[in-house]
Amino acid sequence: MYIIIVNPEAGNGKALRLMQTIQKDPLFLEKNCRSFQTEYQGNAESLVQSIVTIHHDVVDAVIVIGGDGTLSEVFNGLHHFPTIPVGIIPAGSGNDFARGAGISSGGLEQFRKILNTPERFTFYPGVCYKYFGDQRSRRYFINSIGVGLDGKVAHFSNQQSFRKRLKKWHLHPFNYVIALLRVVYSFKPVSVDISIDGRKLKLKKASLFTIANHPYFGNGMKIAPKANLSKQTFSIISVKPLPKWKVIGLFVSVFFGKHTKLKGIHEFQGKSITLESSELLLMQADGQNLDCHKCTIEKSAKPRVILIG
Ligand SMILES: Nc1ncnc2c1ncn2[C@@H]1O[C@H](COP(=O)(O)OP(=O)(O)OP(=O)(O)O)[C@@H](O)[C@H]1O
Repeated sequence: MYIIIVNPEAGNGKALRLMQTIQKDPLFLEKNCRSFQTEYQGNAESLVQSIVTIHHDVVDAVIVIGGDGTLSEVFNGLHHFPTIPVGIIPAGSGNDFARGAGISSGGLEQFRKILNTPERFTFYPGVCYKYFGDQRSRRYFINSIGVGLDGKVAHFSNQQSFRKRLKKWHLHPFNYVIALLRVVYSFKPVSVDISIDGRKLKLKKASLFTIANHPYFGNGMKIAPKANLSKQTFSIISVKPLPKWKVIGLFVSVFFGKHTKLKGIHEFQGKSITLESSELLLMQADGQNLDCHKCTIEKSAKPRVILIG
């Protein structure tokens, strides 16, 4: 049985339209596909978790039609069943994970290939442990985690009113860039102690600190050029405090992949990163809001399998 999770809002309705096409395909019935639409933010995670808890013995794969947010929720929902493969049919507005995995959007054709002749690809997602006293919570991420300006941009761009306005003007693919221009002038670098694989970083304040599974974020910006999904390490980008105009220059240079040559910007490789701060760190994990005073970010010990059509 194939479980198909669709976010009807993804890509401004593109995912829903694709689902309707797929449901009419003979393979849908032949291969025993069941489709489910998400109803609210976070629903993909709970939906997948409850379906596979009951049906894991007969589930061949979970197929996601949507964007990075939905995909990230599905990987979190499969925490107890990491061996169930995930088929990806990108239909969001950004699709950075698909880009990082080398998946080009193919719609119905891709659905058919995922069912008939899929290519299997193994990767290790990131996992962020957030500490509260003696307790800790866990969140998997497939794209990146960002602190500093990246976190502030995400917290701004995730506001319902902002998202609605962009959708109305068909500007949602530029969500990240527009939010960046909106928040950059009021942004102040964050104070944070960072260690990578047990070694303390000299940097005490950062404009941006991003931990990436693959190169892309914000709809195709190549923030971490050396990141590679098949590696068991992250690429880590640190940006020291810079004047505002240089920060904007940095994002322009990201489009040309030249930013890591600029002064004050470094790219490291690492497996385990700890962030600690007396101030509440505003962060993003796969574009979703996160905040903490202390967290550890590691590569998951459990590999996940994706099916590429
Ligand atoms: N029915 C729904 N109504 C509103 N939001 C939803 C619904 N279902 C899911 N969501 C939320 O919509 C958000 C965006 O979804 P998703 O990432 O799939 O699409 P996207 O934003 O178009 O694509 P991308 O993230 O690749 O740019 C996610 O946080 C998800 O939880």
